[in-house]
Order: sequence, then structure tokens, then C-alpha cells
Amino acid sequence: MLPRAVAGSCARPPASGGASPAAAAVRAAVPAGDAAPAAPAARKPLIPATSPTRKTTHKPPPAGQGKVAARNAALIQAAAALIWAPQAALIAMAIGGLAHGAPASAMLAPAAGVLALGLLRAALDALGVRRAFQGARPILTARRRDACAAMAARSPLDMNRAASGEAAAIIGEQAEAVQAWLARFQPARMKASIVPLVILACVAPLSWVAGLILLIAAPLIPLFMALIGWRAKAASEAQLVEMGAMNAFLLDRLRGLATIRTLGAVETTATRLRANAETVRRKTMAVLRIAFLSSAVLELFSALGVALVAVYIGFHLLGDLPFGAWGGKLTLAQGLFILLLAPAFFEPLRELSAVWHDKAAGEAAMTALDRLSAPGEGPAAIPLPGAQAPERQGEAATDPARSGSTPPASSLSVAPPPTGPLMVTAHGLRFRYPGAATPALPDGFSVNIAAGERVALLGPSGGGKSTLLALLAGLAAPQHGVITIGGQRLDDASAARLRQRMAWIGQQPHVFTGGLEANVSLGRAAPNVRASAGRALRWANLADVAASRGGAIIGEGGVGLSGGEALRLALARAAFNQEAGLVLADEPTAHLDRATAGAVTESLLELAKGRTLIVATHDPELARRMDRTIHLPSPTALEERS
Ligand SMILES: Nc1ncnc2c1ncn2[C@@H]1O[C@H](COP(=O)(O)OP(=O)(O)OP(=O)(O)O)[C@@H](O)[C@H]1O
Repeated sequence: MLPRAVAGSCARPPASGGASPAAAAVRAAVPAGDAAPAAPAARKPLIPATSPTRKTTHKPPPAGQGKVAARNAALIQAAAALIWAPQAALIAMAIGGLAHGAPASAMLAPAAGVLALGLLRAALDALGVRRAFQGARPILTARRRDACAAMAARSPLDMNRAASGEAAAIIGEQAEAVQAWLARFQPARMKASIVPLVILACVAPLSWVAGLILLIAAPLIPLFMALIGWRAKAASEAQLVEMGAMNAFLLDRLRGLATIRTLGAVETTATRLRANAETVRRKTMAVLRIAFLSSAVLELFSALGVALVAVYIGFHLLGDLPFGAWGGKLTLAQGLFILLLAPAFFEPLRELSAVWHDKAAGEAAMTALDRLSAPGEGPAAIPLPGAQAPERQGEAATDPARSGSTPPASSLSVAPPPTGPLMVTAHGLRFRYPGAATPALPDGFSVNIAAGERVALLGPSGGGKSTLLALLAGLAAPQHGVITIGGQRLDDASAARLRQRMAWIGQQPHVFTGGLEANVSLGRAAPNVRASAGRALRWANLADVAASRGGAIIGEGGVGLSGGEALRLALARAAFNQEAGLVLADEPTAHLDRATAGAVTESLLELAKGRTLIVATHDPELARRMDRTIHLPSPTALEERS
């Protein structure tokens, strides 16, 4: 089985600014896929993250740079919000002037001023939003890249790796919440800490009563929002976990659809899926309930604050409440100015509350990304030799501890493995899966396979055939013993380079979304890629399939391939790799009818010309066609020995 591929990140424009917390929560709680069909760009062919010739470069997230960009964007947005103060002053003065008998023509200058300031405000606001989005995007991309790199740095044999469905849901979909959090919550927080203070500074010198009302009403909003926010975060996290679990379950069952049908387990699977969906619905409703509750609290307090200011100003102007203006009496213009500013005082607090759910969802998504990006250390982890997690950049090549218990004698050798068929040796191997009671291979297992030899690994189920192939492919490191490929020791430093000279044919090759040719080349660099992929397809007897599909998308969401065709695709992939001097095949004829299995056997033999071939199989016919057979003992024999 090749390492699972992880979907790359896809850009999505910022969500439109929601006015209420409920709207924000609906955005956060409802999966994007439910709200709108995936954009065609999101269906690009995927390339395995550990594709041998594809080098992943990891850059650290531009945290410092991102922070400066976010602060600048927030300041621009705060400045835009503050423009309302001079606009309100112009409007109040103009109406005050009218009340005192000024001619209508006196309105023209203030109206022009309000218009000009309005345009400036809109421009600044747009600039601030744009800057915030541009500042947040690279941070999200870096986090996604880190998560993909950390996943790729774990062996496909590692059972503790996140399931593909869960990883795809977190990296592809849930991670978008980080963008909303960074681009919207942080500017909103900055606005909420600057704008009300400035407005208070404008209002208080005119009327201490109005200032006091605002001062008392304002902190109640963040206080209640914080109280509700704690629950919102917990609810968002629970919802994300449930969504990831459902995706993982769905993907797993889709992969095994044929088996489910064969075993008549369709109804059971559907029932379980229905139960999962019901749990997701309940968790989503919990998030929405909290959102609507916080929305009600917020509107109540801001409406009360504005109403109290309006009542006071009204009665003050009528002379019923003659106090509160520092010993004097407010003019109509001053009263209007305060009235116009009162809603603007609460506006940033409302906005902050509206994006509070972005914060809850963003933090929950960030935690999920962190979990994926964790390098997978500890007793249960199986690191992928030769792969580098982002944190380990530059460290792996010089760290002997990572290459197993034996010192990396030839790891300093940078000579490329020889061309042509590769000799394979294994000496004194010991390998036990983390947490397993018994070794997966006979202890001290040794083997010598000559260059160009064709060998079958035979043995009962669970005897360790696939494990041995995985160790030879450098997908996991043995706890003891030495493997050499083409005379070079397979270790942490050489694994990635040696894997480039290997081809792997699994039982159920993964078909990526994309055309047949792209599925053969898998993003690998080669001269005349298309022509070479076409040749490989013709060689694997897939020319007819390619012609009938006419460049259509195959794989996830596209037209599928039969089991035999998928196997032939794997053969074409191996044939495409002209550099491969070692072909490792894991039960290539399993699940195939006799005729197709025979055809696959012939193709394998042809592929093996000029290459070394090691096949794990239960198929006696395939084993008979090999030069030699190696028997691996049964697991019970191993248990007795251990
Ligand atoms: N990723 C894994 N994590 C933990 N244990 C594993 C893992 N893969 C295999 N094993 C265990 O290791 C032992 C050897 O399994 P392996 O798949 O290598 O046998 P096999 O000979 O290929 O079997 P089969 O013919 O059924 O494919 C088994 O006991 C199996 O349960």
C-alpha cells in the first residue's frame, strides 16, 4: 500500500461579512460542501505527498510578517470606522443650523463633506479587509503545508496516523476557519478596543451622563460574549471532531463498498452512517443554539444602551433632565451628535461578537491542524525513513538516532544507486509493530536477492510478506538488522533516494482524480511526460480504456476503473519509471479472475526484464513463474519462537 495522499489546499475567497453572530456561526457550523458545490478548481488531480521525485519544501509559517500585516490591516479598518465621527459632526451641525433658520443652500457643503468622507471610509475599509485576507492566507497555507508534510513523514504502516478522510476534512475544509479567524476576528478586536474609546472621548466632554451610560453598557457585551464564547468553543470542537469522524467513516466504507455489498452489510453501514449524520446534526444545532443566544444577548444590551442615551438626550433637550452637560445645556446639534455616535459606539462590539464564532471555529481548526502536524513521536509512531517533518529539517541527515539502532555506516554516501537491476540484501532483521506482542517477521530474518532475480514471497496470511516488502521499500525501519539496495545501505539518509529507484505495485492501487495519463505520471518529472505516459498505458494494455474515456476524469468523483484495470494502471506506473531497478509487488493477482491474473503475471514478467522483482503472493501460478520462492513461516510458529 502506498502512502495515503492528502488533498492540497484550495483557496477560497473570504466569507462575506456577516452582521450577526448567528450568521457567522451558520458559516462556521455548516460544512462548506453542504453550502455550495465544490469549485472545479478544487478537483485538480491529486499527487501522492510522498511521490518519490517530488521534493516538498517546507517554509516556516510567516508568523512575524503575518502579524505585522494583520495589525496594519486592523489599524486601517479601525481608521475607517472612526471616520463616522466627523461625518456625524457634519450631519449634526447641518441639522442644527437648519433648526436655527439657516438656508437650505448651507446644507451643500456639509453634504459634500459627508459624501467625501463616506467614500474615503469605504475605500479604507475595502483596503483593510483586503490586507487582512492577504495577510492571513499565507499563514493558513503554511499551516496546511506543515500538516501535509508531517503526515507524509509518517509511515503508511503507522496505524496512529489520522485517517485520510479525517485529514482531508481538517486540511481541506475545516482549516478555512483559521482564515476567517485571522482575517476577521483580529481586525474586529482591534476596532473594538479603539473605536469605542475614541467615541467616548467625543461624547464625554459634551455630556457625562451619556458617557456614563455608554461606559456602563459597553463592558456587559464582551463579558457575556466571553461567557458564551467558552461554550461556543467547546461546541465547535465537538462538532469538528464529529465531522472528521464521519468523513473518515464514510471514506473508509466507500473504499470497501464492494466488500460491504458482498457481505450484505449495506443496511448496517447505512444505519451507522445515519447515526453519525444525526450526531453531527445535533452538534451543529448546539453550535447554532449558542450563536442565536449570544446574538440575542448582544442585541439586547446594545439596543438598551442606545435607547437609554436617546431617552436622556430627548428629555434633556425638552428640559426635563437638565443635568449631565457639565453644568450647561446641550444644543440640538450636540444632542444629535451624541445620538448619531451612540450606535457607532456599540457597532465594533457587535462586530466582535459576530466574529466570535470565527474565533471559536478558528481555534478549534488550529488545534486540529496542530494535531495533524505533530511529528508522531512516541512508542506507537512509525516514522517514514527519509521523510522529514517540518520541525526536523536539516536534522535528520545528521541524526544517527533516527536511522535505527545500528549506526548509518553508508549513510554518508551520496553516490546514486547503480543503474539497471538492483541487488537486495537483508541481514539479521527484527521488526515488531509498535504495541504488537509478537514480531511481524521471523527474528533475525536474512535474505540475498541477486540483481535481476525474480523472487516470490510465499507464506500464510499474517506471515509478514507485506511487512518485508514495506521494510525493503524503506516505508519503515527495522529495529535491528541491515538492508542494502544496490549495494547501498537503506537508512534514513538514503531511503528517499533509493525509493526513487523502486516501483511499487499494491493490491488496490489508488486512482487519483484526474486523467489516465496524469494517473500514470503522478506529477513525476520526465522528458516528454505525456508521450512516456501514453507508451506506459499502451504497454499495460490500457490504450483502449484511455481511448474510450477520451481524457475524462477517473478516480474520486470521476468514472472508476475495474480491479483489473486498476492493477494494469499500477503496472503502467511502474513501467513509466524508467529508473526503477527494483519492482516490489504486493499480491498483484489477488481478487482477479484467472484470465486477468494470468495477464497481470505476464506483464509483471515483462516489466521485470532488466529489473529485480520481489512479489508477495498466495498465487501458486505466479510463484511458479518466478526464479525462486522464499517461504515465510506462519504467525503461530513465530509466536512459539518468541
Ligand atoms: N500497520 C500495521 N500495524 C500493526 N500490525 C500490523 C500492521 N500491518 C500488519 N501487521 C501485523 O503484522 C503481521 C504481519 O502482517 P503482514 O501484512 O506483513 O502479513 P502478510 O504475510 O502480508 O499477510 P497477508 O498474506 O494476509 O497479506 C500480522 O500479524 C499483522 O497483523
